[in-house]
Amino acid sequence: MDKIIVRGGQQLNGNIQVEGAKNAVLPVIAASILASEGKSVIRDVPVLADVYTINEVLRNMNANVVFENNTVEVDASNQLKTEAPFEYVRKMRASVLVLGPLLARYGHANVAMPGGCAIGSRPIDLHLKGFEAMGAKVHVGNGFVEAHVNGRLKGAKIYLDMPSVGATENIMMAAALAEGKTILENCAKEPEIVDLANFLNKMGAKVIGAGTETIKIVGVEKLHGVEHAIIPDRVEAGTFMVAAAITGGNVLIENAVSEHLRPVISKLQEMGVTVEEEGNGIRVIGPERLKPTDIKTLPHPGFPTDMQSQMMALMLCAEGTSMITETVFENRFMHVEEFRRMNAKMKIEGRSVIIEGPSDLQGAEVAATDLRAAAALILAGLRGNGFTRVTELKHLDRGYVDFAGKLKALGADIERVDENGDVVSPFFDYQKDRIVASFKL
Ligand SMILES: CC(=O)N[C@H]1[C@@H](OP(=O)(O)OP(=O)(O)OC[C@H]2O[C@@H](n3ccc(=O)[nH]c3=O)[C@H](O)[C@@H]2O)O[C@H](CO)[C@@H](O)[C@@H]1O
Ligand SMILES: C=C(OP(=O)(O)O)C(=O)O
Repeated sequence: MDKIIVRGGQQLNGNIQVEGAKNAVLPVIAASILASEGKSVIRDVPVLADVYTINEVLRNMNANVVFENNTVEVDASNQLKTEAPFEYVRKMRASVLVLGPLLARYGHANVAMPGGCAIGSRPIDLHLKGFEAMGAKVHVGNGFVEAHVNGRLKGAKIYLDMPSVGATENIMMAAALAEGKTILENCAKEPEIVDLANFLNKMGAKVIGAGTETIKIVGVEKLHGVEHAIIPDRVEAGTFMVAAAITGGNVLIENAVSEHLRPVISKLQEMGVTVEEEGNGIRVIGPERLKPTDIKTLPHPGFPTDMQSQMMALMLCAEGTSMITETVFENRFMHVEEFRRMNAKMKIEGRSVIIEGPSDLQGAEVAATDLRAAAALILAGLRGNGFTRVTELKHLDRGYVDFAGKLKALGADIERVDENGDVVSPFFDYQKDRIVASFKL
């Protein structure tokens, strides 16, 4: 298994380009199967294990999918199978996003239940309640959720108990082909929801209000393939902002959209980091001394849970006591134990972590517990004394394109090595084998 070896102490300087957003491209690729005619051409697609997985889900349904040069082309105009087996859903929960499109187009879907994961139990009850409100019969059994409807789904008024990103997306896609109008209230407002709505509208859908808490969708009879470019990844951008800050560096993060990053920018500024808009990017300059702060994760436009562990790494270096409260996922503190191996001083109290900074971070062997934890441990390693070795990179490869390579280009002392100790690059392995290193299907 690959590991990333990082030696702390180097300042990061230079420019990096943000990739297309993982959390935008996955629902967009899922939505492409709504098109019964024409091909969708999706641009600015990041080369990630998750993209590979969603492509395999679609291929397994008999859709024609080609992924080359950061572009995914999907032709779903033939008759598709209406199933997504456990082997894909197990690797990536976002595979459940084919439920809504399949149900809307074929009146049937049979998708493996995602189950819990390292960050929480992550049920899909809100997705299913939405489909039921639109007239579907839903049966959960033998590890699968099977949904069917006679004729078309019917537009409905649906109130989400909480603003779930996945439920908003799944219901929005289903409603696009339903009969009549759907009003979705208390929905998620993330930029990725807006990107999906834009894609659907280009396909011929009628979606109004994405990005606000009420979305109205007037169902149409059919949708067609279109061209679309994915929005920049705000979490990748935020992660590199922390990388610049934690090393006292000076990095221009090109393509980053400051409007999508308001809560992250505001917390970095509170900690004494200089953040300036420059051209079509954001320049981040780390201070000599970081100040402590408090963060509470919330649905957008609150502070994103996907930046929680990276900010925790930064708070470890601040001079004073910081606190993080995680309100979105009930178990997203698995990385705390790993930080402790690096001599971090912190304690968990219920849904909060109290961080006593500055910790005298020491290099250590640590294991990534989830995708963002992987990045956070590497960030801490950039600051730690000596060598940090991060294992379980299958998590990292789900959401970061060549993370070690990009940090190295900014001046980090970092390598990714395989089990023989040979230096590897996940990008080139992908080109050669159609896999991302350490992620073999
Ligand atoms: C592929 C993708 O876009 N993933 C993102 C998406 O995940 P995902 O769409 O899974 O996250 P949700 O917004 O649905 O989950 C938020 C909260 O709602 C709960 N919930 C959700 C659905 C449901 O039916 N019932 C229920 O109780 C979840 O357990 C969680 O506590 O949004 C999360 C919250 O911003 C991000 O961390 C993930 O990176
Ligand atoms: C939790 C995340 O993703 P997913 O919902 O795909 O697990 C993430 O991107 O941090």
